Amino acid sequence: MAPTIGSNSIIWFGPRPAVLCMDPEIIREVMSKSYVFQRPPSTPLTKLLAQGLSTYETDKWAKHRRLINPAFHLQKLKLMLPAFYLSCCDMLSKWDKIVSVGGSCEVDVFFPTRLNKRMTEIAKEVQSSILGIINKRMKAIEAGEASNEDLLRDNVVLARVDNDLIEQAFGLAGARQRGGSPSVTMIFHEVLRLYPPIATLGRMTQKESSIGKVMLPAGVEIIMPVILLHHDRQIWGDDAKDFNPQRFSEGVSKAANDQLAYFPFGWGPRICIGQNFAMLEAKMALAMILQNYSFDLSPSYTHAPQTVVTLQPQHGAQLVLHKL
Ligand code: HEM
Repeated sequence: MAPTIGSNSIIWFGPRPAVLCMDPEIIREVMSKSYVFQRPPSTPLTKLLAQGLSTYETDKWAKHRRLINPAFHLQKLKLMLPAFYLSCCDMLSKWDKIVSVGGSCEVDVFFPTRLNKRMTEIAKEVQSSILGIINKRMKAIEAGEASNEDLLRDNVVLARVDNDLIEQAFGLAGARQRGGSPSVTMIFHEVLRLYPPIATLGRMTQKESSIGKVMLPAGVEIIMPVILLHHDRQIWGDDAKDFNPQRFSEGVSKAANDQLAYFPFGWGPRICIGQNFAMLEAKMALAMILQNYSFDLSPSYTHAPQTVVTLQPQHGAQLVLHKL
């Protein structure tokens, strides 16, 4: 009989021996022991897509993570709001050129049309300027040159954008619930539950190591299918497959009968460093779009999620925009 890991897992032998792990508790164990269970070696494709922190291991990873962490603190990220704002303005002005007030038009917010290509370029420009700022500050910190003046300047800018720009300036309920309708945060949580962009996480044993009650030899891949756990009826209840943001009304920890079963950003020491960044950017973009447009799903949209590195709509995501 094949050894099982947790309640319902299997072992098979593909290109390398692998274990499918479905038990949230064991997933937590694997994800928290980041020196024992490391990322599987890069393939030419993953090398192309990811470099830096996400590809480092052990002490080199720890050093870089420690250095980069402060730049991703929520307060620091609010400094990026003006940059997000400008990139959203650029996108909206492009939309405004193809639709006038009271009119409507169809856009594909996913497929690489010319407009979307330009949006990707803008996102890259913003990202590289942000990275430039972070690198400069990291070098200054490493060289012991980050002056009080720098910190003071950060604080002055912070004071200006601190008053939760998203909620107040853009009138969106970012974190609170109003009158029983779901907050934007709850909606994003539910989207990331049903469609986690990284649908499967993987780790690999470096030497003989135990997980749960099973001993694994070196070189075994541990596959953790985030998406299957996110859709599990035993964890989320009978409406597991439905889109129901209300399940997050009392926060992430109360949404499921197992707190560890929701992990769109991973878990443990290697949890996504950009999760606040991603949520803030998405809220900002949505807030700005809703100020100018209402939108419906286009009749031409066909629901066909597929994984091409990340989970994405196979035939694009067409929306009909109505200019307010
Ligand atoms: C919705 C958007 C995002 C999702 C769903 C996501 C998801 C994830 C997940 C699941 C991991 C853990 C991978 C693993 O444990 O093997 C991860 C790691 C990481 N993410 Fe994200 N991510 C998002 C956005 C971002 C953004 C915006 C940034 C940067 C600005 C970012 C930077 C990173 C980095 C550097 C790591 C590696 C961290 C480490 O190894 O210490 N992510 N992300």
